[in-house]
Amino acid sequence: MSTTDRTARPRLATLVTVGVSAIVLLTVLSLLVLVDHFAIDYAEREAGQRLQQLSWQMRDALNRVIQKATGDVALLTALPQIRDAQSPAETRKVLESLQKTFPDYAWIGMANPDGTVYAATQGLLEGVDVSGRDWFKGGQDKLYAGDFHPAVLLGKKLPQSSDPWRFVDAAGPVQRADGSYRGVLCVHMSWGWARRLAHNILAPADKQYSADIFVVRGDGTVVLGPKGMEEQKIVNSSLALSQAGATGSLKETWGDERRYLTGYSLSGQKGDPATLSWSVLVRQPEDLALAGARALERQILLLGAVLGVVLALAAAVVARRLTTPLNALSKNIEQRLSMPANAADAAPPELVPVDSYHEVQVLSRALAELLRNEEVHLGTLRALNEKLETTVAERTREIARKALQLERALAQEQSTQQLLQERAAELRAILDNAHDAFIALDPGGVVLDWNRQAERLLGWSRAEVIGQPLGAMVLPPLLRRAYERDMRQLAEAGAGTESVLNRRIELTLHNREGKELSVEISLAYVPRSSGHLFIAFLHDISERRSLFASMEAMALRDTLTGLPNRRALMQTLDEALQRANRLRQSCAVFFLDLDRFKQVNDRYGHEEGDELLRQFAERVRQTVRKTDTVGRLAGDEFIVILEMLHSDDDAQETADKLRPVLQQPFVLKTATVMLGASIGIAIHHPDDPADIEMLLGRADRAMYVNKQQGAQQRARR
Ligand SMILES: Nc1nc2c(ncn2[C@@H]2O[C@H](COP(=O)(O)OP(=O)(O)OP(=O)(O)O)[C@@H](O)[C@H]2O)c(=O)[nH]1
Repeated sequence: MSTTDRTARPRLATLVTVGVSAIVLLTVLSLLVLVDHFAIDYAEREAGQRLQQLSWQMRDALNRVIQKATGDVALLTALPQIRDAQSPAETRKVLESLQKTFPDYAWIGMANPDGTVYAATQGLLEGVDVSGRDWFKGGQDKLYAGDFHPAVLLGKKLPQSSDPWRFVDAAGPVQRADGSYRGVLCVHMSWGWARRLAHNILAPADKQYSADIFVVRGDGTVVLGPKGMEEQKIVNSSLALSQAGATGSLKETWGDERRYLTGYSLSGQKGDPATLSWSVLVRQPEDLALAGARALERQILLLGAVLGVVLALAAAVVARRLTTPLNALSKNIEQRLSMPANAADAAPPELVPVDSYHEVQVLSRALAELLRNEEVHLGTLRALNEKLETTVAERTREIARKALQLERALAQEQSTQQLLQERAAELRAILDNAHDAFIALDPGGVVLDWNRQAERLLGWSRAEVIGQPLGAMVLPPLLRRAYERDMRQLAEAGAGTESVLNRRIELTLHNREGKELSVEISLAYVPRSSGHLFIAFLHDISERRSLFASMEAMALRDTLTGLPNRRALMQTLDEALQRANRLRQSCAVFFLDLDRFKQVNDRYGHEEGDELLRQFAERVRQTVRKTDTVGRLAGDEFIVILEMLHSDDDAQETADKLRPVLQQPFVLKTATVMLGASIGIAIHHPDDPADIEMLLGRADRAMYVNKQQGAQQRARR
């Protein structure tokens, strides 16, 4: 943290002073709010009640005066001097005596039923017609109170005064002793009494309250009020409320645009003509009514300001006392911090303890201890840092060396990778151009690779077979189970099994069209980290097989006659002997040798001899049963094998059937020749030893004997 930063922050002394001042300010403001809310509200209510009470006092006083006037009228009309008056003088006397009791009775008079004044105080208006006056009309039937009005007739007759004459009337009917109507008696009260009432009511508190009393007639005309407002009309809320019969107080603005608190009430009894309904309003300016509360508010504000200043000063002094030792402590620490870094080796000066109040002493000691510990830790940290830097330098060198190795290894890896890719491409080319079909399988027998030769051989394209199981596609159904079993065993045993791996196996497969193909398979196992492989090379051996079969057939055939040759005859004879023993039925062997065949060769040539041998073979084959075997043993020697003999005679019968057939002439190209053939018969019985040489030897010997006998017979002929 820079020095600028530190000085930019407010000081503790400032914070404490401002804090205390703010608390005092808040307290004063709160008090002002409370005063405004409660004290002024209270003062308002108090003033309202006071004004309301003044209004009531005035109302009651007015009621009492009107009541007294109507009471006096009732009293007069009951007097015999009035009821049965004999002369105006007598009546006048009674009236004047009443006038003396209440000076505000300005005029008292009695009118005849026709409205002419019969008698009156001081004889005023006697004989004058008052039948049109309200009091005369209202007072004919019952007691009547006449509202405030100016003097009409009496104004000029009464003595002049500073104020013009204003009256309130009280009137009532006068009845004779016999109950007949005599006239109306009326009292005119001058308005001065009302002014005195108001003055008396307000006088005790006038200085204190500066209140005004208003008596307002029903039409809104002020009949009693401050100078200048009398006989003026007013309109305000308190008037309306009082006219509605309500009583109370309120705050309102009057015609002079000032705010007043006003107490209001209504005099008289509604519907009673002997009373007068006047609104009695007592008003006081709001500022005067609330003057006390406002003064309290000002005092609190002043007191708060003084208290704030005093407390702020006190707080400043206390804060200064608190911060001085802290500043000293800070200065010590800053001095230590400002020591240059290279001076770390030299022992730094101890922190000077600050001798002040308890907390600062504790803080000072704690900081000194902290600094000592920091020195120790700094020393340890420096040592650790040096060690760490050494270690980091070593590690950096090590990392650089490893990075170099890694770079070389990566380069090597890249070149190996490239080599591998080239090798893979080469391999692909080799496989695609190989003469043999190449198939790679996973251990489950699913095709992983398939070269062009495999496409040509089996008919499926590479894309069609990748991912397909090979066995289901190319193996005949009978072989599939064996194939799947073998694949499982191979997958389990891997390279360890030698059953079919690395050997050539011949198999018959189906191509895509279902045609059988003979193939030679060489299967190899390739162990890999990512799933082992079986690779198979398939070579089409169909042609070789058919060639071999035809060669084998040729090896067993006599090329001249097409009959089985000696080798084939040996195999057939061996099988026949086995069958005879097994089926318990005899078989026979004929040994046939042409007689004098050599002479044909010698006379007609070797080719004619060959033709004769072919015709002879065909003639023998046609003569014996199809199930019998005819073969050429060598030269002009033929063998016939007869199986399933019922008896030895069956063989003799066949020989007898052959002899004449063979003696028939043979038509050759250049000549027709007649030859015979000597037949030697040897019979093999089921219990005889299965010795073909011995059996052939016996047949040969028998043939020889027969040939000799035939030669002798020909010589004798
Ligand atoms: N044309 C021809 N002659 C053959 C063939 N094989 C053997 N020969 C001849 O057949 C003759 C057989 O000899 P021999 O059995 O002594 O002659 P042979 O005249 O029948 O005598 P005998 O049996 O005693 O009557 C020989 O002259 C052979 O050269 C052959 O394939 N074709």
